Amino acid sequence: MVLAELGGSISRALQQMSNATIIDEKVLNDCLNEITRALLQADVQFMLVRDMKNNIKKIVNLEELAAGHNKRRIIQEAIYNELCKILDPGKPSFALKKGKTSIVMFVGLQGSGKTTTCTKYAYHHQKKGWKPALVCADTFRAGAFDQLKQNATKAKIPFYGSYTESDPVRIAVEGVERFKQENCDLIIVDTSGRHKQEAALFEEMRQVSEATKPDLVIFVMDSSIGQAAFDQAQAFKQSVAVGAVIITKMDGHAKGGGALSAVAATKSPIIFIGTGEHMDEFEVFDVKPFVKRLLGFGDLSGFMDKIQEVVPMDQQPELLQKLSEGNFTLRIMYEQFQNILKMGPIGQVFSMLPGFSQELMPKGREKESQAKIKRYMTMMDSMTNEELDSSNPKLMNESRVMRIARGCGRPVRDVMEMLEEYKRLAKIWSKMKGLKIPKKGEMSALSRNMNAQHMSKVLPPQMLKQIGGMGGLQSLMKQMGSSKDMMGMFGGGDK
Ligand SMILES: Nc1nc2c(ncn2[C@@H]2O[C@H](COP(=O)(O)OP(=O)(O)OP(=O)(O)O)[C@@H](O)[C@H]2O)c(=O)[nH]1
Repeated sequence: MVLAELGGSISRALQQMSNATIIDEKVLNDCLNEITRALLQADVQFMLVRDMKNNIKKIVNLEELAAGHNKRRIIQEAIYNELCKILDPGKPSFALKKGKTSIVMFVGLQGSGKTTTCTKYAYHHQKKGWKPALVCADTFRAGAFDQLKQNATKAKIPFYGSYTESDPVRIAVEGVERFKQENCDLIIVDTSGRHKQEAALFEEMRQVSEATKPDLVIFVMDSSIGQAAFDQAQAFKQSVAVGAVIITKMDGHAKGGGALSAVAATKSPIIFIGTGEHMDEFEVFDVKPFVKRLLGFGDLSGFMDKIQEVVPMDQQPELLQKLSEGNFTLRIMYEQFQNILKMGPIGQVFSMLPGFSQELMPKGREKESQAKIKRYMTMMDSMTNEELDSSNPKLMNESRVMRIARGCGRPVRDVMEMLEEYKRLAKIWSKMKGLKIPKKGEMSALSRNMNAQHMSKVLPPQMLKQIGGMGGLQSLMKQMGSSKDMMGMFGGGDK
């Protein structure tokens, strides 16, 4: 995953600081140097990194901090806040209204994933009850219209384009007019990809914008763009009124810091990230949960939201009820595997919980992991109802394991491996035990209902240690006033 290395380096730097007996100037400087080095290596723009470091040093004045202050927490908080600041331009993007026609124009470099992202964006809104439509104003790349047409057809989204007309402005205007008449409330205009140096193409982009008067211009940027990102983003911003950014290919292995710097250049928020080639590999982007995940703090609110996305509506209350009772059976695992295979990205779901994604689904090996899941499901098909509905690991004795292996035609060792995986998952999901079940549509409120006991279960153990175990956690919650603030810092709460 993009930025995985950066996240790892920052978490390590924080960990090293936490291991120090006394937090003095040297420990703080070492930690900050480590973090700035990691950010620069990840291609984050130099000036942003420098400012961030200076700001943290201004906030964390060790001499002025009286004894008794939790210096570690103050430093961590400052780092967290500064990272959020880099990614948060301070104003939200234009809010589109369902039912009222909005025109959204997509711009970006050639090959950034613009056309794919247009469809993902349309599909995302369609699932939420919008009536989107796609207009292909990319007359520059042969095949662009075919690509859009194919994607749109697959997603059952109306589209407009032309094989013969070479004027993108004309196509854009005609397409927008047609879909206005058809009462579409989200008209998406895809434009040709271009480079900063291509003045004529920039001019064309400006003309399309003038003619269609978009409510929102979205700049699509490939996460692997590196140091050139800042300048490129600025060039786009100077030509059209970029109002939001989408970063694509976050599933790759790029360093990613360049793309993040682009946010500062456009002064516009990232609204989505692309996490794969498929239509549903697309996530709403929220700064705070993102930075928390980057710092290894986990993101429970995101996890709950993912459950909402991945698990069909009618199964959600039942699943949460079972999880809250600590009943993670093989049948639940089977059903979740089924949902995940239908929806795709299991890694996304589990990366929301601290420390799990690596074990379950190593990055870059999603295909293998999917095959493994299918294999596990075949084995589970040979299980009895009693076995599937039990959460007692002792039930699975040798003769049952042998019978299952025979039934599915796989070696005993494979069945054992599957049961080990189940035990590991059961342990993870058991962290949900005792959580209050939210009412329908109040999933994110779950995190608000947490007390210190619950929170101690979802925090990564090393973090719990850092803040002084249960006692430290309780006093920290008291200090911060409410559990909501705490969750804001560590992973839950409102976004
Ligand atoms: N892995 C991955 N691939 C992506 C993602 N988004 C787009 N792609 C792929 O990136 C390639 C380029 O995407 P396009 O949508 O054709 O790019 P474009 O920006 O429209 O290209 P131009 O029309 O030439 O400007 C395609 O192979 C897409 O499948 C993503 O989030 N992850």
